[in-house]
Amino acid sequence: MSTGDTGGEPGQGMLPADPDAPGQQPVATAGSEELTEPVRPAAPKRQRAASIPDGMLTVEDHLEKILRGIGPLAAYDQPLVESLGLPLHEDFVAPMDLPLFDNSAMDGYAVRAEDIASASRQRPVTLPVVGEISAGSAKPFAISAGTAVKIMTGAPIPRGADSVIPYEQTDRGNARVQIFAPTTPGQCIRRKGDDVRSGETVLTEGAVLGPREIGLLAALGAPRVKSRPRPRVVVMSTGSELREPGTHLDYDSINDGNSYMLAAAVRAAGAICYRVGAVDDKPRTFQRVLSEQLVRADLVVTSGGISKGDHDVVKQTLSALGTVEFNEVAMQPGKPQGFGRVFDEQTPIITLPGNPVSAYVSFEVFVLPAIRRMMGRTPYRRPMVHAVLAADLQSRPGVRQYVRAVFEVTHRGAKVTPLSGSGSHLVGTLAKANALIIVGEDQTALNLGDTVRTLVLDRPF
Ligand SMILES: Nc1nc2c(c(=O)[nH]1)N[C@H]1C(S)=C(S)[C@@H](COP(=O)(O)OP(=O)(O)OC[C@H]3O[C@@H](n4cnc5c(N)ncnc54)[C@H](O)[C@@H]3O)O[C@H]1N2
Ligand code: MOO
Repeated sequence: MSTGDTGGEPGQGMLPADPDAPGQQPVATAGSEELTEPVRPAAPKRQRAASIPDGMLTVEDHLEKILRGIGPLAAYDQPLVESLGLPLHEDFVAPMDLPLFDNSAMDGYAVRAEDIASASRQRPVTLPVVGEISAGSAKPFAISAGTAVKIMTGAPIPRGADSVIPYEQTDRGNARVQIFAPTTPGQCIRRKGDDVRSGETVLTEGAVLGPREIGLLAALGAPRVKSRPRPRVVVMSTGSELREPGTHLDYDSINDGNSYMLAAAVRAAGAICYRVGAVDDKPRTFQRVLSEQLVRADLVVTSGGISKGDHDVVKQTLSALGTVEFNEVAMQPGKPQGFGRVFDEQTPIITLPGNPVSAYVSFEVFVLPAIRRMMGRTPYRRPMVHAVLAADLQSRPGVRQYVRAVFEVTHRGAKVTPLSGSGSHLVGTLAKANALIIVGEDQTALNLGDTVRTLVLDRPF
């Protein structure tokens, strides 16, 4: 069984998230430069799976709305280490050779190979040592025929020398050195430009900067590099029942797990998170806290308060603005969703359901792609992996199920085992899962042994 990535979730071919899609159009973020990211023009209305309940959006509909509404952030020069995990915004052309100059690969003596051609243990060649060159304290140096210069690893090769003989093949003499072996021109010399040539494109636009790339950029003298910044994501949870973990709980209150879970998920996605403690269900409080947070937000993510309850503060408050739309999405968990822009800043906001598993799955499906798009990272969506199902599964028709599961690779290939319990409150089960099995809208059962589509969580992509 293959563990091969098979692209994003079902229907991805129709999504704007496809970076290779033809006909891509610029997308602008409010207040930022015009951006030329790979988003398709509005796709012609596609056929809905027959089973999607009327009035509901498909997962693709909602994701597309979000991705069209949130553009990439403007790129600017970032300090090198800050750019870890960010994609390079433009090709990087080496401004210098690496190595920058011919230098020694060993501690030893720079010599002319022809002067020691006859050297052996029995009949060493003795040369006068006319100086010493160490890395970082070398003066321009030249040697004449029949002489040697002490040289340390990394130090520039003196003019006239064509090879380095390591200490181990000498008596390590100071004024004079006995050399026990011959060498050939070029031995133990690291040549200028034999690693990187000045003018060479060493990293191309879109390359994600990891430790090795950052090391190379520093070696090439770049203290900063142009990339899109990490999005600043404000995470707010709402609910008068919520308490800060570690504080007193009344008989009807619970710990605010979601803001921590979402904050961690934001960070794991490579963004900066500002976690706001839980806000109660009063519209005025919610509106005030939200507006105070916008100064540091490229994106706001809320949890809770968007369903049909009497105190669904997020929905009540933001519906009134008219710029945030609330919908039901044909998925489980994660049915209630909202997206739009808020206040004068027109800051994008994604409102997630409060049930913890629903909030988590919704983050995976909608917020993670949005964050990646803001950072300029592709693909936006987590690639799926095929795995063999280890137990039967039932599912409701008309909704896409995301089933918590354990994914493992055994000697027989990739296997995924669904965890029991589908309640959206089951955080214990959620923490046991490392994968989500996707059961399509038209599927009502999957059987043991079937090959199923799986999102393997936490894997870098
Ligand atoms: N009459 C209906 N009721 C509900 C429907 C529906 O269609 N009709 N949908 C259900 C579904 S599905 C979901 S999901 C939830 C979503 O509700 P909200 O987004 O309004 O979330 P809340 O009501 O605020 O909270 C739901 C649940 O989650 C707990 N919660 C909320 N925030 C946190 C947090 N930060 N940390 C931990 N737990 C949290 C909260 O206490 C509730 O138990 O609505 C269903 N209802
Ligand atoms: O659809 Mo809700 O998101 O199950 O719990």
